[in-house]
Amino acid sequence: MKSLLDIRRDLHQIPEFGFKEFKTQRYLLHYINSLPSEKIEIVPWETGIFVKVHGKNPSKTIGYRADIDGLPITEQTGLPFFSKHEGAMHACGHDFHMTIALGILTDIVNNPINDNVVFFFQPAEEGPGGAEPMMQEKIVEKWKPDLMMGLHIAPEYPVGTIATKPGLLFANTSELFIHLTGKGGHAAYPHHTKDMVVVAANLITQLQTIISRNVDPLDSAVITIGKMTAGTVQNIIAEEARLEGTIRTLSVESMHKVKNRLTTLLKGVEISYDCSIDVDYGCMYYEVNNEENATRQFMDFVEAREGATLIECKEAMTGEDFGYMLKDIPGFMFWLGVDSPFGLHHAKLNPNEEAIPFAVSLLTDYMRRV
Ligand SMILES: CC(=O)N[C@@H](CCC[C@H](N)C(=O)O)C(=O)O
Repeated sequence: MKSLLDIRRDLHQIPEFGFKEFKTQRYLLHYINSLPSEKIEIVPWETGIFVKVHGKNPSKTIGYRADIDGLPITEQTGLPFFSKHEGAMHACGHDFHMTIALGILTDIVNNPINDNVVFFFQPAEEGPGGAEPMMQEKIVEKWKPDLMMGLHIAPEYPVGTIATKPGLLFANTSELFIHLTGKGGHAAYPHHTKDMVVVAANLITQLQTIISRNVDPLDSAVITIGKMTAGTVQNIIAEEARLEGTIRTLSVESMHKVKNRLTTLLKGVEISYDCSIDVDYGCMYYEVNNEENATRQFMDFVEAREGATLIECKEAMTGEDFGYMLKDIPGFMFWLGVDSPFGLHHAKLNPNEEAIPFAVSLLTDYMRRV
């Protein structure tokens, strides 16, 4: 049987995008099918998998979620087990998330615990979102967990650290795609054109005024434009431009306010620059809201554990479709320290693998105790 280290390195080499995690699903199924089968039920779903491990004497069912997709980033870690899929990388730690889930699964199959555990190997966390449709599957009603748990790696904390808080942990998110169209033309005749490069540049600056002048400074929101494309060559004034980004807010109400203001700004830009603008909000994630009692119970467990450091952290503007699971089932998410100088979504992210056995042992002990 493969070690967890080998598994992590295998998975690291085959990152795949949302709902295209075919090799990843095959790898996970192959491993899970190699475990003693009498205690396990396996139900593949799209490119993900539900796995139920029956407990010895169950009084409840614990749900454990691991996301499985990678990101469109060209890896620059220089690691010997770097991504073999060009332009794709596990730069958000989902290779760790899957490996830890397999570690817990193996442990509780070999040393059964009292309660049932249902694993959600979930596709497409980075987009378009696998958690919400996964929760709508009939099997979730049949195997419905009483408690839901999930983790995310945190490069900024040392190995051995768990950081979380009751209540809001992660933001509401919405993708943002803006397409601008207006008359282009010869670079030497700007007065005959509308120039979508100039309009897009102006719009980006206006978008930031929503954050600085429309959102209450004691609330908080983020608008990030991560990608901008426009034009064809250097001496043609662009007829089209496209902005791709994301909006983050601490409440659903703030998300509505930001979008309302955005709509007004876009109308203004259309009129003042004589162009047309289409906006598409892509996928939206509901906030991650940790249930008070379950989170406090977990935090007390971590605090009392030798070798573990608990941090009660602030909420973050990251998004997670795990929020949809916590909307239906009480539970919590937490950060797991992996100590990397490069952060999430960075081409040089290199999490410390010592966090894997630490997490597996902590979580199987917790599942035995909770
Ligand atoms: C933990 C994490 O990094 N999650 C992603 C979720 C992305 C949601 C969606 N594609 C968006 O950009 O709004 C994040 O970027 O926070």
